[in-house]
Amino acid sequence: MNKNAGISTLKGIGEKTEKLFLKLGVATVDDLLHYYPRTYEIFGPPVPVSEVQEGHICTVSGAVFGRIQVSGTKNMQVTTLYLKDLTGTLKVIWFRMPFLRNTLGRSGPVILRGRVVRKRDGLVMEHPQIYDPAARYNEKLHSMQPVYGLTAGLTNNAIIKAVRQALESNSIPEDFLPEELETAYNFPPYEAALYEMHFPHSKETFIEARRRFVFEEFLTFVLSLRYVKESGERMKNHFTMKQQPAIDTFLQSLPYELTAAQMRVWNEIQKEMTGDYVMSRLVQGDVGSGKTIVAFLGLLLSGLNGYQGALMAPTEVLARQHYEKISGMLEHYGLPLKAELLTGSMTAKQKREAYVRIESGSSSIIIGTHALIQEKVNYRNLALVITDEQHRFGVRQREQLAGKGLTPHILVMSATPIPRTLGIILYGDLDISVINELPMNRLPIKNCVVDTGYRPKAYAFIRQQTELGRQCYVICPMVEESENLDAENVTDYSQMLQEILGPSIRVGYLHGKMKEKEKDEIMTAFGRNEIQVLVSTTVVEVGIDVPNATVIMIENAERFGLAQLHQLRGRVGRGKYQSYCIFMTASRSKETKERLEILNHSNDGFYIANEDLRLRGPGDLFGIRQSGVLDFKIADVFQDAALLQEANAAAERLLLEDPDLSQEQHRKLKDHLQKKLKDLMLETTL
Ligand SMILES: Nc1ncnc2c1ncn2[C@@H]1O[C@H](COP(=O)(O)OP(=O)(O)OP(=O)(O)O)[C@@H](O)[C@H]1O
Repeated sequence: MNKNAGISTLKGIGEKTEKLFLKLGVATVDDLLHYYPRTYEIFGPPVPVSEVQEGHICTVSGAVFGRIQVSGTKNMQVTTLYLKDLTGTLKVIWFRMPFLRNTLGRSGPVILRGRVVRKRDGLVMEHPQIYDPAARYNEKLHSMQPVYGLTAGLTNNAIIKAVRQALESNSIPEDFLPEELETAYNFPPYEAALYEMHFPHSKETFIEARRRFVFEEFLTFVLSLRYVKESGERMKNHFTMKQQPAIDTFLQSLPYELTAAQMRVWNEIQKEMTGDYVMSRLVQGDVGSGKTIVAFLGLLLSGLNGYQGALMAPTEVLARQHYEKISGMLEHYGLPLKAELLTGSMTAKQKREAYVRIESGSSSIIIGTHALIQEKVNYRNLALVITDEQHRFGVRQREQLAGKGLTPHILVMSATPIPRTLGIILYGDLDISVINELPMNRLPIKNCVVDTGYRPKAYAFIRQQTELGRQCYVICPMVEESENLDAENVTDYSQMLQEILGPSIRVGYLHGKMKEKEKDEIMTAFGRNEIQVLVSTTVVEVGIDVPNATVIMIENAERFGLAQLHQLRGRVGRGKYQSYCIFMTASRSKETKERLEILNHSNDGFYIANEDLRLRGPGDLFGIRQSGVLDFKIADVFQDAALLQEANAAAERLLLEDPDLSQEQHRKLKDHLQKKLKDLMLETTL
């Protein structure tokens, strides 16, 4: 099979399904083979009926006891059976599946797998999957089943089928990893490793396979970085900029004083932008350390010198937030510059008008989402681009490949608390400035780790804070199965909370399935305190700044990575009020407690990231979501730190021996890298 064969070459994938796969970013068979599961459902062996636990998904095996009943209304028929094993009897129900009475009534022993809940009459297994114990190799009872990221209309089973077909085609495309590295690191062979990623035989074999692909991902990353760095050797600064007294006046009239760290970083930026070489700088600062004002000063400097500056935000909500703050400041302080907002939800006419103002140079600060800013805009004289760490490659591409204008200064903003040793590898192409201090007016956030029995108290506390005029966030966990369920979960939760808190407190909600415009409206209302309690999935994670919010309650805190929890917590404690973070967890495991205790005792992102690294063993391979730092597909810079260092060392050795990868044994690697670089640089995400 050709490496780049479209997935429609697989049996059973017609035009319609092909489009659905495209939505997931899967166009070719090779893409499909590397569309790794999001997680795995781990099937344990059947447990005795007497040992099933409330809230758990269990597998039980036994005989059908007595008659199978069908009751309920025509639209909601409930089928009930009792399953008996040597230890006891378990009630099992299915909804809207009356035909089971016939099929199961005739069968012998059955294996069922489903969630056990507590009902009035005791523990009940709800709507379980049914397995035939007679099947010799019961694939479904295989111990780790892949769970893929889905899109509406495409089921997990459909993806499993397609992947299986691709794997069994007997002509898997070749891999790019040089044999010398495969041997040196003792990685499993490519084809076997691919199989393990999708259908692991055991946790151990899976871990080995994953090691290979994490290494590959890091190796590609590190080598691309080298390339970018080399091709972007210190470029001359063609913009003539001077320091601007208006900026000093502005700083003096701000309601707060910049921290020493903000001042230091601003001076570094100012010096570089007015100096001899083009700036490529990363500003790293913990959540709430005040990066935005530093970015704004950069935009002021380019604007007041007669150039344009663009600020690219990862989401529309953030773009609008920045736009409103910046245009508010320009107006309030009488600064003679105009800001422009560019987002996908603007009408075609609004966008056209904005483009005209940008092209004519009448707007000098352009704020928007990445794709919009990158794709369609003709700048008059762009001198500064500010972006986030995920998109730092795309920026260079626009100016370099398209050859439009001169290479602008680049400022990359990051709140990821990467330990220094890793930072040097990951940001090798950038100079780093660190804002290592929080504004003076901050009181440390008070944390608590509690179990779900504490909920009523937490709600009472939320009520109390809103009565004091403050606002609160409640983070619902994501539902594993699909984004649709996430949405449902968030709306249900907010309804429930609205009922508990009563009509004097307005509860709003936010989730990934909402239209950008709706999200904007909710965030604007929350920003104005028209909504007091915001129930949300993790979409609030990056950059949202509502200093009046003082409580964040995180449900199922055990499901998140520490770095992500720290980001979430950073949504509060951004102003002068005492703030609180409530980590709610139903888990009683010792590891969970230990991990959450770290957050309980520290508000320092760098310390937390280091501890996260220390506590995560190689066994922690799934189940905890990291925040997708730097957008790796499966690698996790925290968890896989050791492999990142190894990949870095391997890259160094490789380049020493064969600097332009021209040797035959590196040909595939070079091809892969060239393709990857093109993707990285041409990438426009929205
Ligand atoms: N020196 C300062 N003194 C007091 N308040 C400040 C100072 N600098 C910034 N702030 C305020 O602190 C809040 C957080 O700042 P900002 O939004 O820039 O944080 P950030 O570093 O971007 O954090 P995150 O990574 O969470 O987005 C803002 O409301 C901002 O107005």
